[in-house]
Amino acid sequence: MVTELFKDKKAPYICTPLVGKSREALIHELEMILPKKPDIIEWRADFYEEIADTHSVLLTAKAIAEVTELPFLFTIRSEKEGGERIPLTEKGVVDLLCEICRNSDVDLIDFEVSNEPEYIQTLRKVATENGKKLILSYHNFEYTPHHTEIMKRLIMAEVYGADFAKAAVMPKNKEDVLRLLALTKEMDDRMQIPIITMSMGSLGALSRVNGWMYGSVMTFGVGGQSSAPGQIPIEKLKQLIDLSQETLVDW
Ligand SMILES: O=C1C[C@@](O)(C(=O)O)C[C@@H](O)[C@@H]1O
Repeated sequence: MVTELFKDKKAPYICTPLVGKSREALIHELEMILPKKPDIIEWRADFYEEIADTHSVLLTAKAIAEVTELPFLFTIRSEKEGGERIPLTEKGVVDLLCEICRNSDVDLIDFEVSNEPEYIQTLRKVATENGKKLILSYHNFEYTPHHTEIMKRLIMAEVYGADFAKAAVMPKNKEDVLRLLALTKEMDDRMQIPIITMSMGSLGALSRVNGWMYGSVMTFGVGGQSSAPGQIPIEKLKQLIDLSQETLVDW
């Protein structure tokens, strides 16, 4: 399933966020980023100034899909998990995500696993009916919770039928980063779906480079502007990953 979306590319897939506020800014950002060769584009639509105008959002999604055939991830990150403040209720977000599933060329959508179970079930159904993949995610911009807490979120994502389970947490020290990596390996061994994990901030940047060694299939790199602390520019991220994959053959 992962390879079907990413053709025969090897994990980790480098995802780069688009955070422009307008259609023009987003297209400009995208054109600047494409030569850097990311594997997937994430539109962080919570930055979009016309987020409350469904027609405008659909037109912009169309404009993005016309510029690139790369896998296209659509995310409205909730404010409570580190996103921008937007004039939509949780129900409004779900309605918009349903519209995106039905009427756009987006390939994947992201929704927080802490949202209402009923909304998650709706999105799972609508995404499936329209051939879209669902990422169920968990973010903690304050600290790295106890591993049982992070595991619980990843398992919940799988139970809800996600195609990918994702967790992004903030470390306070190096031990937190190492804990996240060990947990990634453990969960990758236990779970049936691919997982995506990252430790944020400057300390956590290590996990963006070597998370793949522990089973994380995606890493977020900066193309234009970062969407979370600790993201590394795509070019450097690619070099570091390529070099380690070439040399550390048993990982
Ligand atoms: O969830 C994630 C991961 C992320 O928070 C990061 O830490 O790279 C960046 C977000 O844009 C994305 O939606």
